[in-house]
Amino acid sequence: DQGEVSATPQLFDVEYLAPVQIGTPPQTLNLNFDTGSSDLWVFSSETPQQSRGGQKIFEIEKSSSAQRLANNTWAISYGDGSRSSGNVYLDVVSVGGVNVFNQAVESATSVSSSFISDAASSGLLGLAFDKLNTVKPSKQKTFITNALESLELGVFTANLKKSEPGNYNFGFIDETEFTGPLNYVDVDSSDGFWAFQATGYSVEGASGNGTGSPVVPIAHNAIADTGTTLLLLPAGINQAYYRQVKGAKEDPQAGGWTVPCKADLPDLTLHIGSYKAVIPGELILFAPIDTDDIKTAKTCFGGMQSSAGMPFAIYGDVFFKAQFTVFDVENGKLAFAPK
Ligand SMILES: O=C(CN1CCCCC1)Nc1ccc2c(c1)OCO2
Repeated sequence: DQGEVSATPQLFDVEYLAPVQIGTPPQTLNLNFDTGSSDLWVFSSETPQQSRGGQKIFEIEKSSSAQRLANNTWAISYGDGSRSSGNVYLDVVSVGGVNVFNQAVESATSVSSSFISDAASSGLLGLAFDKLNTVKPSKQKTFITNALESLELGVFTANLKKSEPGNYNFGFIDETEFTGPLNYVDVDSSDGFWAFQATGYSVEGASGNGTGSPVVPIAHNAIADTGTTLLLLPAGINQAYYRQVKGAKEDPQAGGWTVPCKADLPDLTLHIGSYKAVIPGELILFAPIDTDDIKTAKTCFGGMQSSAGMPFAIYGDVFFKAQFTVFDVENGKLAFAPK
């Protein structure tokens, strides 16, 4: 079995949503596929009206195959402080035609403000390791764990794009989505994340004139997290990079590094083992912060920010816009390639 779903960016690429069919007859909800967590949760008929902000909900009572997982609840909190919680059902879930029966579908009875105000997202589909699932007393499996035995290849891939739909594939690797060989790296899933070791970075001159800085070996532990918008890296990498951008500054008022919106940003090369992952400078130009009109905005938020204070660096959507990524569940590996 194999499947493909579109991954549609929301405003300023803050998140990517993909369609998921739940229940009988199928109800399609757009969910945030998150390789940084392991709960599949949805806004539902159990979500209080006051906690809804226009999201499409999963109408449990309209699914003839929904079964309550009695005496089980869930509660999750994310790195940005957002959180949700509720009850648990088992139902059929399909992604791009890949069907899982008896998938734990976690129904939200409580959601925090950032979820309420995100009208487009009906919830999350977690793609990290089962160890992170929050259902108690019986921890549940993720969609990918449950789908694994039916997949042609025990993998899923991420191919996100700047300001246009990309896709997630399940069960196959589409060679047309990347160039050159795949570069496999070891994964340490002991904490439940897609964690790997990055060995350093270098900053190419904006004009790509090969005046790249020597590789600076700031090795760091990192996770591959499609649920996080930006690239969160050690402070030293941020300083070395933004120091090359005229007008860049670390502005606590703005919440981090900002750059002039018309800056010509240098490429950032992240060294992962012997692999050089190039992040084009234009992907490090993120949302305008002084107006909503990027054409007139003067100051933009940087697409790379500091991971200071966090247990690891976070390779978020900015990274996946530059690099085709294979999440090899079968072998517990990641693979990267330019596209
Ligand atoms: O919280 C997330 C991602 N999260 C995914 C589910 C929806 C809400 C956002 N990322 C994140 C991870 C670490 C952080 C952070 C944010 O802010 C500070 O540290």
